[in-house]
Amino acid sequence: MLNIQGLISGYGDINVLKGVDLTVNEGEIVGLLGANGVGKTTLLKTVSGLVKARGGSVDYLGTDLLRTPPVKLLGMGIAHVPQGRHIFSKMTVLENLQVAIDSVRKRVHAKEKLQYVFSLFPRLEERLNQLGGTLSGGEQQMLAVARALVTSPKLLILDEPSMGLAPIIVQNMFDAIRKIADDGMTILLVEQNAVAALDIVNRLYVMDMGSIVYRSSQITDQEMEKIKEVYLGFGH
Ligand SMILES: Nc1ncnc2c1ncn2[C@@H]1O[C@H](COP(=O)(O)OP(=O)(O)OP(=O)(O)O)[C@@H](O)[C@H]1O
Repeated sequence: MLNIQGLISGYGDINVLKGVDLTVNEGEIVGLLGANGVGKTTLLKTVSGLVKARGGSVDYLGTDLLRTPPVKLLGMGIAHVPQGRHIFSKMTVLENLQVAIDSVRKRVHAKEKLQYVFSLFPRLEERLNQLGGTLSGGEQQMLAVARALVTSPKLLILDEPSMGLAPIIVQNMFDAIRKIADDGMTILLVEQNAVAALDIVNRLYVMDMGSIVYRSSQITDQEMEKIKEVYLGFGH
């Protein structure tokens, strides 16, 4: 579904990504792990066109994403939930979801979509008329993911959904992500929380200093040990 080859990008004189290869096949949850500042968010932003690529290619279902304006991605079925939530704080939960539904003109299925996200995140349904800005951090993260889901994406890109959340909320969030994947969604998940991510991903990449330093085919127990070794090597 997503095929990234030799991707190079950066800021100013510095190349942060130094030739990244990564693929996501339909129906998979692919994890991308790595310590702070290694380039995970830059990779997602380059894929979404928010940071300009300096080399390489990004193919999404036969379309060259590096030549696609970022505003077109949602219509093509790519929903990117950035780090830090970015919900509308002065709008209610329901309004936040409605704006997202309107943005892809799929109102006919609006009711079903809302029911689906409320089945994943019942706390949102209990807080329909609450302003986004007054939700707890965990609830805001749920709303950010829900907003992406109501656009009916084919590919969901999640940038550190566990950031700043208490362990129990992280567990809820990751249970929901697994459920979303079981319902047929393809997911690229960027995380620093290796333990939580390892529980739900089908395949995994580890990044260090702008390069992929480890890629797994399947997450077996043996593989898990290797990943921890590589990952722990980065000071985690
Ligand atoms: N807008 C920017 N201008 C200049 N440098 C930037 C910019 N955004 C990120 N960087 C630098 O690029 C490098 C990679 O940052 P990036 O946010 O991609 O890392 P990350 O792996 O997502 O880290 P984290 O897990 O902490 O979010 C860092 O050295 C960072 O300081």
